[in-house]
Amino acid sequence: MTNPSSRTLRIGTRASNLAMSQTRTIAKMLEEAGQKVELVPVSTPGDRSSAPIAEIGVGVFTSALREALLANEVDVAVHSYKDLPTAPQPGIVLAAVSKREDPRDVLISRDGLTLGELPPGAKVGTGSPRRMTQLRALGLGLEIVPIRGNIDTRIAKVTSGELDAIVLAKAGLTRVGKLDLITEVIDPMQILPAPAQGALAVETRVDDVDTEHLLRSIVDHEATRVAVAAERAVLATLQAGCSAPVGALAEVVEDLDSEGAVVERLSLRGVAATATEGDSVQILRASGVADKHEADRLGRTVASELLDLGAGALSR
Ligand SMILES: NCc1[nH]cc(CCC(=O)O)c1CC(=O)O
Repeated sequence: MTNPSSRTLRIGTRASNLAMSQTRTIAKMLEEAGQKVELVPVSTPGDRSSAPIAEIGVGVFTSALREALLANEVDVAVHSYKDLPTAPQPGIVLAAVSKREDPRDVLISRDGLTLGELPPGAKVGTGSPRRMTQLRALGLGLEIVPIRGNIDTRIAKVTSGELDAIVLAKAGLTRVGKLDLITEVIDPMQILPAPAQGALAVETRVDDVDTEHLLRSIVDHEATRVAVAAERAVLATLQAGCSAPVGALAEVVEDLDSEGAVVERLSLRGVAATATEGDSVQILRASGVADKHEADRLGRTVASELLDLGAGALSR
């Protein structure tokens, strides 16, 4: 274990409930290991705009934190990993990936109904092309309503009766303490989560090797890092971003080797939609299993299969 440093680490954070909770999770891990930390608020264009993410572009929530890091205003940046663009950022290193929360999406609906119980025409809110396309492909006749805003804003649309239901990440609800509102945890067979959903990415400057080692030894969770690497390789190979209609979920599973001994392997499922508009949405699926050390290759293989099936030209 790397020794805590005598300097106080400055951790940049956005002000939303979700971001604060995520940052506090990491801050607490560091403090419990004897490291002094300080939270530094950073505001991002993503927080100030209510336009759809597809319009304001990927990286809206993460670029300001990265800029603060590069400007030496903070030493550590904590991001929802799924919001990070796949392209590496010069000058910045991914020091740690925290143990992921339950990666699945959930439904919050007005009368406690599950997806299958919602009547045709029920209004379901989500601004995510990944969720929109997979919901549409269930063929339930739901009316998908594009929405944005923080978790509380979205929940309010159900409580006010404006919408019948919304789909959110379970991890976000866990972090803001609202698990009791969930009416259904959605099976990944119906909606595959976003690559890296539920995991936090903790970044520092490339030249700050001490902080990098400290974060790796205190925060990093190997199994999550491996699973997320496979999922993110799908996204990177498809040249898609966090607002693309792409889902991926990797899990460590037990398998038997050629001698019949139990070995841990990585299983990966991927989904891509060919269109996000119009009535016909085509959903493409691929999956694979590989050695845990082959996470990146597994991701690329599953993505190639999706490309062979026709997943091209996805929005970035
Ligand atoms: N795109 C917004 C966002 N970024 C991270 C989370 C939740 C936490 C996570 O998935 O790690 C959410 C909210 C949601 O998708 O419901």
